[in-house]
Amino acid sequence: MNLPKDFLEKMQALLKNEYEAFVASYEENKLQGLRVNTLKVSVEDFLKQNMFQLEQIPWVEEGFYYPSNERPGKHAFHEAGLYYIQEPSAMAVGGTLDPQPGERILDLCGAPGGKSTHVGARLKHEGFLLANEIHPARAKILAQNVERMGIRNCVVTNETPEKLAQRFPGYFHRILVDAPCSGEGMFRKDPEACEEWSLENVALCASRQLQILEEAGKMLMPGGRLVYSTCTFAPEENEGVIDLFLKRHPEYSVEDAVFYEGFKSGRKEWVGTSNASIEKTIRLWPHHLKGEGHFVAVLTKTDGEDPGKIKTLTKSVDRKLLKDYFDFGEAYLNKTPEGQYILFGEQLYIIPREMVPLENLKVLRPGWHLGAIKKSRFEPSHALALSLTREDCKYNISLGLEDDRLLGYLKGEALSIDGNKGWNLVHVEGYSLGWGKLAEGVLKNHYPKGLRWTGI
Ligand SMILES: C[S@@+](CC[C@H](N)C(=O)[O-])C[C@H]1O[C@@H](n2cnc3c(N)ncnc32)[C@H](O)[C@@H]1O
Repeated sequence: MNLPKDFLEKMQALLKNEYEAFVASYEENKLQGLRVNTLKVSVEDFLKQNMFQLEQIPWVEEGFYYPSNERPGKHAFHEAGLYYIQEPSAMAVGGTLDPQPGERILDLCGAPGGKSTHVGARLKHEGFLLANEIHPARAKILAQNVERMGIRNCVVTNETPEKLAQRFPGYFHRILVDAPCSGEGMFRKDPEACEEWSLENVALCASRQLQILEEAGKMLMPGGRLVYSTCTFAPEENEGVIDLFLKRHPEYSVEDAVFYEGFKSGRKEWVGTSNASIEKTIRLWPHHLKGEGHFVAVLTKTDGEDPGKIKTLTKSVDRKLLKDYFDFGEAYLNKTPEGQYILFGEQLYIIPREMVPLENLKVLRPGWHLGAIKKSRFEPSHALALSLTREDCKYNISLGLEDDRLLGYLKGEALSIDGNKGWNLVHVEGYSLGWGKLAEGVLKNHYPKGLRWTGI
């Protein structure tokens, strides 16, 4: 690899006798990982499928390495949201945040959604996840991944940290700041990050990270946990940001984190601080473990004002307006999803409990998307299909992995199938993939156009 000269000189000065091993790691192949989505399948049942040649990632029970000749991204199980393809070191972050079902969690820099979907799975549909992304196009991808993984209690926004901090003071139990960074830890995986790298950009990233962390800090409740992570080695963006933040905020301290084999301590001497707690932060190095470069700091807010009761959304849509939805539920579902309903235009959602009013925020998804109330009919959404199981639906069409009709379904073709007239949930090996509407032996395909497999 053609690594920037300034970068190499800097790493040599920092790493000293470790430098040779560090540089040699760039000659090795990047490592590929997938994380099983435990909202849909247990790790045990997933492994029974014997799909890929998998090897356990030591620091995350749902995480596995797969060999570079496998293509899990182009597989029906991927479309069914059974797993998320995620870089192995990045999986350490969700585990360190350790979200508990029922809590309110913010993922401030969320796209494309590796960590948000990890958090969503750990929440088991209980509590509230706010997944945010500042860039509009990336926020759309985040929303798609949240839906593919079948997460029900997630709101996706496209906001600045400042705007969210005004709306959610002291609101969250846990916050993740997976900050935009200079990406030094991803050079092996993403050569573009290598081309864009410069010392000036490292400095720019560090000042932006501190600003983002400032805003995040305002949204944590006293006693809460904030995890800050990057995928860079630069001390200015890692220990440096944490040290400056702690100096400004005595109400925060660094918490002890679990150090798995190969995890190394943050280096206080690299940023010239005497704060020994910096050594409780974690560095993941490609020459010490099987993964790319990452930094993780776990902070806790030991003090601070209790913001008191925050005004939450209480009103729900008049049920009379939802007649077509309830009729759909009666006809096709064994149990109609109930909750606090809201309508965004014709789109119907169930919002997570304890959600605050979202007026004047850019919201892509205010909760669990159920479908659209059209003129005298209800059309179920793809998100609903992916969050239901065959036990939830009256009419199901099960396709095996070897069934030719599976590819046809993913390509968006109509299928010849005998069965019950009306909305059918289509599955692969029992895992929901999408909707189809059956009439006279022909299944009209409702797999979303933008997701259809083309060119195969
Ligand atoms: C490292 S990526 C997040 C990866 C994501 N957490 C995941 O696991 O898939 C950082 C994100 O921060 C976003 N970002 C860039 N500038 C930002 C800012 N000023 N405030 C908040 N987020 C920003 C980027 O668009 C990017 O999507």
